[in-house]
Amino acid sequence: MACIDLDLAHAYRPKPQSEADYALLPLKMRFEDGGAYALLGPSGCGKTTLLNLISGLLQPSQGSVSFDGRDVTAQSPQQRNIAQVFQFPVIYDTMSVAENLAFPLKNRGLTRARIQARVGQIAEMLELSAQLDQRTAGLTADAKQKISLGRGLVREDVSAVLFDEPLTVIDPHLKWQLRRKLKQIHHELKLTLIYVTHDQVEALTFADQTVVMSRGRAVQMGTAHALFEQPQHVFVGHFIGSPGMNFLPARCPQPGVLALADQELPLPPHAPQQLLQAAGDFTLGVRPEYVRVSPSAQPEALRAQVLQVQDIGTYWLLSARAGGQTLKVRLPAQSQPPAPGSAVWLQVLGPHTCFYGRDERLISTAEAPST
Ligand SMILES: Nc1ncnc2c1ncn2[C@@H]1O[C@H](COP(=O)(O)OP(=O)(O)OP(=O)(O)O)[C@@H](O)[C@H]1O
Repeated sequence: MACIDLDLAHAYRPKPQSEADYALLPLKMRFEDGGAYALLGPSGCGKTTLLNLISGLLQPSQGSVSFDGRDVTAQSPQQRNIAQVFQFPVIYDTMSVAENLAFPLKNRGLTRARIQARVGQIAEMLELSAQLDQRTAGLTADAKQKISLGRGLVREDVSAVLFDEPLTVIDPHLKWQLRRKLKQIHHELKLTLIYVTHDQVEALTFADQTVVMSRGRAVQMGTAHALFEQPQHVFVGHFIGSPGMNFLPARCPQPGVLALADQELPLPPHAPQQLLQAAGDFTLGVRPEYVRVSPSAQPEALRAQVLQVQDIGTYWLLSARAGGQTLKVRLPAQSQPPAPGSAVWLQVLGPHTCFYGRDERLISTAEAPST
């Protein structure tokens, strides 16, 4: 296993001039030895480019890749000792399941006994033991992709195992099982795993640390909890969660007063310093889970009108309009939601509320280091 350090940028076109010319903007990032990571973001944000730079399938147009402090930028995936699992199965149809799993080990010259033991272990983990002697040709796409996963995980001496959307071809109900399985396998094998996906549930259930990417930029690396509770960038607030965070343009017209959605509220005591100093416009972010709804007037709440109430099964999703802004609110399934058209008061200020200036999170006075 290796600790992987990136200090690079990548443009597919020569002589990049503007940010738009880069597939990956300059980034510094460390993947710790034995960690489980996900690269998460929408299509075209640069996930595969980043994965290919780590593996050595691609050379960065600037900067370097280091494994355990050693510069490997010029090395191939073989030299870097990387295992990769792709979207679609990469297996030998003429071989049995066991032969496919054993293949990467035979290439490394391991003894027969050692190969048998490891193949048995991986097959058991992936619930392939009963099919070990079967030829792979007639197997389902699900089973073939499980073998691909097994081939990626079978070697103990790899620097890292990289997965590029490996569950795309997997049936939805099996996907859920395999995600949990991969997490368990990571726990048992302690390999460094890096997993590309555009699915937040997949990323957050698999990884200890998720890197959220947007337009060639790695905007935040963090645990599921950190990405949910303290999105460092508005994109993270918007992309993580279902639905994503509510954002409201806001400003402080005078000290201690917060103006948003055409209304004025008292500024909370732990608001960021920039707000206390009433410095410019900013954005308030609050997750639909943390907005409190009241049917009667509340002094520190926004007056709003209910637009729509949807029954999502496990919760009610309420849309409400306040001063030209639409907010989403999640209410417990067992609660009685207000009727569309009725007036409500929305409590948007609380310990989970975030503030943003130029899309970046402003640190609250409670978090700021004391000087
Ligand atoms: N070989 C290439 N040549 C030129 N541009 C490329 C090449 N590969 C990717 N790009 C561009 O680089 C940007 C990032 O692409 P990349 O495939 O890394 O994104 P992604 O997040 O993995 O997307 P997806 O989820 O759709 O695979 C995109 O704008 C893409 O068009």
